[in-house]
Parts: sequence; structure tokens; C-alpha cells
Amino acid sequence: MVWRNTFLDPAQPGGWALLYNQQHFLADSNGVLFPRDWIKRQDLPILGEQGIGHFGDDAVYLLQLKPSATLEGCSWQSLRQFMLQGDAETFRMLAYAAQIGTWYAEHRYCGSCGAPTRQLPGERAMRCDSCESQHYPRISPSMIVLVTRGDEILLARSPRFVTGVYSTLAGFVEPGESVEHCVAREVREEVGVEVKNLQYIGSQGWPFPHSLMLGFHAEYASGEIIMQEDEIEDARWFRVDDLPPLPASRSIARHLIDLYVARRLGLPEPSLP
Ligand SMILES: NC(=O)C1=CN([C@@H]2O[C@H](COP(=O)(O)OP(=O)(O)OC[C@H]3O[C@@H](n4cnc5c(N)ncnc54)[C@H](O)[C@@H]3O)[C@@H](O)[C@H]2O)C=CC1
Ligand SMILES: [Mg+2]
Ligand SMILES: [Zn+2]
Repeated sequence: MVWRNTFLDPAQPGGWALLYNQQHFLADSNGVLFPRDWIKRQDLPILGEQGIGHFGDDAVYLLQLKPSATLEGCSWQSLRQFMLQGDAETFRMLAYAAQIGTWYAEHRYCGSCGAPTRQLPGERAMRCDSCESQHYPRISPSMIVLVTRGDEILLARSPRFVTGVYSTLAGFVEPGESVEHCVAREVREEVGVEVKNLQYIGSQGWPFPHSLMLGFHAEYASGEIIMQEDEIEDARWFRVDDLPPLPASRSIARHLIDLYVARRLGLPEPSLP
């Protein structure tokens, strides 16, 4: 089943409902989609509603619930779980839904003047009539880079990672800098080395909570590894034929690694997740 996001008018009846709160979806044994007209007859604390797209031919609406919401036979499942398991189109739908949910939850009041906002009809925007401003979903560009040195790659661990897992370096783009500048700065800050010959590989929308990952390969230029306190727990050079546990296969971090390893070992190249 294919997911396509579109703007649907929540005044229309029918379709499926996704029940969302803070990076979690309510799910039962049938999954995350509930008959929408039925769900609206249940006694649920609904904060807001958006029409977000089509899953196959069916309309899908996002119902924002209060954290206290419960429904018989259902439990809250994290978006991260659906990234790790579950089918790819379902994850694409939930990733979009979660970012719309995050945006809506953070813009019910105007950030400029504090007045309550309203949803603009026909557009994904929250409108403040008091100061005439509009608030659109926010996306935070971030770079992610695999630093390479011949048959070796530089991988690091953050204290937040699953035990044993090493990954590429990542970081948010700061106001006014280019992504290329961000790559050089983050690598310098996190591991103290200089890079050259950046190659843009591809991008990935990353809904935790609203990053856009821009993925690169970069060659090592100079410097010894000096780890940034707090952010980096360990960083080392690994040979492409002797790698530690790696990030989830759907992440662009993993793609950057798999692609470089495939190129060095003469294996078929993987495609972008
Ligand atoms: N898809 C993938 O394969 C991967 C995605 N990522 C994502 O990349 C992003 C950046 O990676 P990190 O190393 O954590 O970033 P980072 O190196 O910039 O440090 C994270 C810190 O940045 C600050 N921050 C949080 N949100 C921000 C924002 N929107 N703008 C600016 N600063 C912010 C916070 O102080 C946070 O502790 C994260 O969203 C992370 O989930 C990271 C690794 C792999
Ligand atoms: Mg980082
Ligand atoms: Zn305002």
C-alpha cells in the first residue's frame, strides 16, 4: 500500500484515524488505523484534527490526543519502534503524521504574541489573527557524514546509543552556515579532525522530531581524534572488513556506511532508504 500526503478537509466524514501524542501512536492488534467515524464516538480527549493524506485509496486523518488518553485493547507505541520494525510505507505515513502532530502541538498558540491560533483552511498552516502571522511545519536541516581514510572509516558512539553501536557523525546546521561548513565544523567539534573532498550522497527526512538529514562522505585530511566531552563517548577508525554493531538499516547513517563498504569491497551498491 502506497502512502501519499495531501491536504484533506477534516469536516468530511469517513476515512481512517491515526491517534497521536508525543511521538507515539495508539495501536491494537490490527495496527494504527482506526475507523474514524467510530473513533469519534468514543470518549477520547481530542485536541485537534488534520486530514493528512491517502494510504492506498483511503483517506487518513490525524487525531491529536491528550497524553492521558486510553482506549480499551490498545497501547501507545513509539514512532521509533515502527522505524525499526513494520513496513516501509506505514513508517512513511507515521513519520509524516508525527511531524504534523509535533507542529500542531507546538503552534496552538502564537509564538509571537501568545494569542490562540487557528488552522488555515486548505493549507498546512496555523494562523494568528491577532498579529497576522502564519506558522508552518518546521524542518531542521542536519548533516550526517561518514569520514573515510582508505580502507578505514571513522565511527563514534554517543552515550545515548544502544550498547556497542557505533555510527557516523551528525549535527544540526546553524543559522547562516552552509551544509558544507556545518560538516567541517561538526567533525572538528566532535572528533577534532579536518576533512576534505566532501561528496553529497543523499538525504532522508528524519521525524525525531523534525530533522532533514543531508548525507555525505568526506575524506580525512589531518588531525588526531580528540573526542568532544559529553557528546562522544568513543570514536575510532574501523577497517571496512571489521566493523562494530551499526545503526538500524533504515537510517541514512547505515546507508552511508554500507555504501562506502560496498564500494571498497567491490560489492553491489545499496539504494537510499
Ligand atoms: N537518520 C540517521 O541516520 C541519523 C539521524 N540523526 C539525527 O540527526 C540530528 C542531529 O544529530 P545530533 O548528533 O544529535 O546533533 P548535534 O551534534 O547538533 O547535537 C545535539 C544537540 O543539539 C541541540 N539541538 C537539538 N535540536 C536542535 C535543533 N533543532 N537545532 C539546533 N540544535 C538542536 C541540543 O542541544 C542537542 O543536545 C538528530 O535529530 C538525530 O536524531 C543522527 C544520527 C543518525
Ligand atoms: Mg552530533
Ligand atoms: Zn500572534
